Amino acid sequence: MFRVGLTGGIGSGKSAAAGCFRALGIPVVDADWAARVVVQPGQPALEEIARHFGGAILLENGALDRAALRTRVFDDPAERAWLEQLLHPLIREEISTALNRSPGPYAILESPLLIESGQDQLVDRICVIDLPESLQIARACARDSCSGAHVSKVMAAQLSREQRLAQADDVLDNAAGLAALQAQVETLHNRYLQLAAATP
Ligand SMILES: CC(C)(COP(=O)(O)OP(=O)(O)OC[C@H]1O[C@@H](n2cnc3c(N)ncnc32)[C@H](O)[C@@H]1O)[C@@H](O)C(=O)NCCC(=O)NCCS
Ligand SMILES: Nc1ncnc2c1ncn2[C@@H]1O[C@H](COP(=O)(O)OP(=O)(O)OP(=O)(O)O)[C@@H](O)[C@H]1O
Repeated sequence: MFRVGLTGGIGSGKSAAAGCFRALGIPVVDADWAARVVVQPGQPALEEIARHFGGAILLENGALDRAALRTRVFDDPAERAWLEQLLHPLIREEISTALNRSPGPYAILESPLLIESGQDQLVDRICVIDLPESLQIARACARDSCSGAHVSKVMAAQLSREQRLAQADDVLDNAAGLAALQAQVETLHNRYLQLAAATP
């Protein structure tokens, strides 16, 4: 089945673009969703995280304290590398299962780390959602009411705009409004329908 990886940095508009594809009837698998599934209470990965970071990384109800872990990993690249070596293979497995269950005509994999984590091997084509970094920071801060300094730390752990664009087969320009984004998605959707039909 034909698959498109939709990627972009934090706050770039992946969810917004994915929503446009969903509205056109296209199934979307979300890597951030998969990253939550693999650390649900009862999952072995959550126990390993608690062993590594200490019990204080869990909330009273036993769920992961995501805000606490966010601070630990984005302040310390070695801790982030540890977390990624644990979670990325599990996330990839979860994504792969979900993609295999997705009905056609084609499927979208929405992932902030599509290229960084090798998930691009699961797709036929890479669509990058692009905007100037200053706008990316402003939108991420407005959405999450967090500091620009925090968003910049997350961005430092992701590919640069130039590195990501260098891998793109298609680019969605998200500097303008949502109507402009939707129009670009519709154009790409028609192209993907053609490509999917031509893929055995
Ligand atoms: C550190 C965690 C617990 C913070 O959780 P929180 O709810 O605050 O953020 P959430 O998971 O919604 O991620 C928000 C955004 O942060 C960025 N981000 C998340 N993890 C990473 C990472 N390892 N490297 C770079 N950017 C990341 C992405 O742009 C993502 O969309 C969480 O991000 C996590 O478990 N990260 C490791 C797993 C991972 O790499 N996930 C990315 C999808 S493959
Ligand atoms: N074209 C646009 N015009 C104005 N606001 C936008 C546009 N696209 C997205 N936004 C807003 O910018 C913010 C970030 O967009 P979105 O949540 O889709 O990004 P994302 O790439 O999924 O982020 P993350 O990686 O953090 O999950 C949201 O509040 C969204 O509503």
